[in-house]
Amino acid sequence: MTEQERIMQGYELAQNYYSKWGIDIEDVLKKVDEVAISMHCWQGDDVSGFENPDGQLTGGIQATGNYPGKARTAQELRADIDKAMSLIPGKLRLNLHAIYAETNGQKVERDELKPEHFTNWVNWAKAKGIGLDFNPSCFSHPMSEDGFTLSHANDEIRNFWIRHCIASRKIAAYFGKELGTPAVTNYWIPDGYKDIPVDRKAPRERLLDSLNQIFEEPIDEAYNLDAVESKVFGIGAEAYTVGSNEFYMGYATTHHKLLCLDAGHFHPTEVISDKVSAVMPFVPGLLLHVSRPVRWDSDHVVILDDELQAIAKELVRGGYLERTHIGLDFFDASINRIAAWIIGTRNMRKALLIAMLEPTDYLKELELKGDYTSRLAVLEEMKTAPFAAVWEYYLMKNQMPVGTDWIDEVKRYEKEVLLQR
Ligand SMILES: C[C@H](O)[C@H](O)[C@@H](O)C(=O)CO
Ligand SMILES: [Mn+2]
Repeated sequence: MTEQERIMQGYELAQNYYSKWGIDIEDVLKKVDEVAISMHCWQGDDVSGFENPDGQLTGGIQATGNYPGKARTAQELRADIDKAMSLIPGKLRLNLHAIYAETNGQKVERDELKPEHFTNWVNWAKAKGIGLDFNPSCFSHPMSEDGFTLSHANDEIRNFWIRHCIASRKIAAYFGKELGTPAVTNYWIPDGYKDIPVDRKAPRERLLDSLNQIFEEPIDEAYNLDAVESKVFGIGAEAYTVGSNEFYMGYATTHHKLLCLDAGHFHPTEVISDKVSAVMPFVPGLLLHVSRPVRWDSDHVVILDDELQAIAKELVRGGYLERTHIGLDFFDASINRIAAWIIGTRNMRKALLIAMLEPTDYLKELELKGDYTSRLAVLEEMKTAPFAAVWEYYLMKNQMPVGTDWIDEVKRYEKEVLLQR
């Protein structure tokens, strides 16, 4: 039996299995393929960027490991992203940070960044037919050295970061206009105190004022959508984070912004899957930073764990996909970076597929009837349903390597390209 015949046989058995639960797999495959996943550029170079690639990564985040071959230039990074994307099925976008500007060797301050510094990225995205998302970079810079940016007490420093965010928003609008799909611009700042502060109020008031200044100019939502990202703590800011969950939830609900939920930005027993339906009635939509915290916001590569599946199920069960922008946020420097993208991004889509292969209406009926016994039995049954056969068929249909067949191609690229750097 050929590999193709084996996959087809598995798929036919799976079709038979799922049809008994009233699920039309072909319909599911169309839907899952259309969900855009925004792949983050910063997995490719450990969040170094091109402004000061040898400088220290600050802002209380860390990419640990020294696997060889990281991208050092925009050309290398785009080539690596091309390689990763060629091995990942479904609709993709790319999420850029401001530190990935191309300035032709000229020093351009972050508050002076312009669309022209991103034309290569836009041309590249156009050629690929994908959208771009964006982030001001409020870290790894002398002006963020003491851990404060948009909430800084010194107006000169705070205004610098406000100008940087305004410049970033304009760059994002340019992406949206050029590419015909709105860019999601996400605002995350590291601001906080290592030790217990006396004044928790003033930095938050300053952050509120900064955000209001940044968003003062209306931008067509066809070009740009703003999102705000909270965090519980960062390294060196363990006691107090200015942009906490309550702060940004309040801001997003009252100022009509997307709320960004990063899976690693809450207390270890809190999960963002439970937050989706809690915040959706109050915000225009969500940006997700799908990540994997291991004891802290470690940004490990996303695996197909319970929480990833729970996130996907919440989006599908609640009908929230249209109002949710799925972004990834992990950076592991201890393994092949292209493999990290492939594993994490494939897992996100696989989790969406599993979620769509669930008899949700039937489960909801059981729940409403109070038949919790059957609800549990069906949920357990679904854990061993033949979704792997559907996934294999989906990959084959999209001319993608099935299973771990992509590893050979990544190893070849590592040998011929990454290890030559
Ligand atoms: C580099 C990212 O923007 C950053 O990881 C941010 O989104 C974050 O999650 C910080 O912990
Ligand atoms: Mn994040």
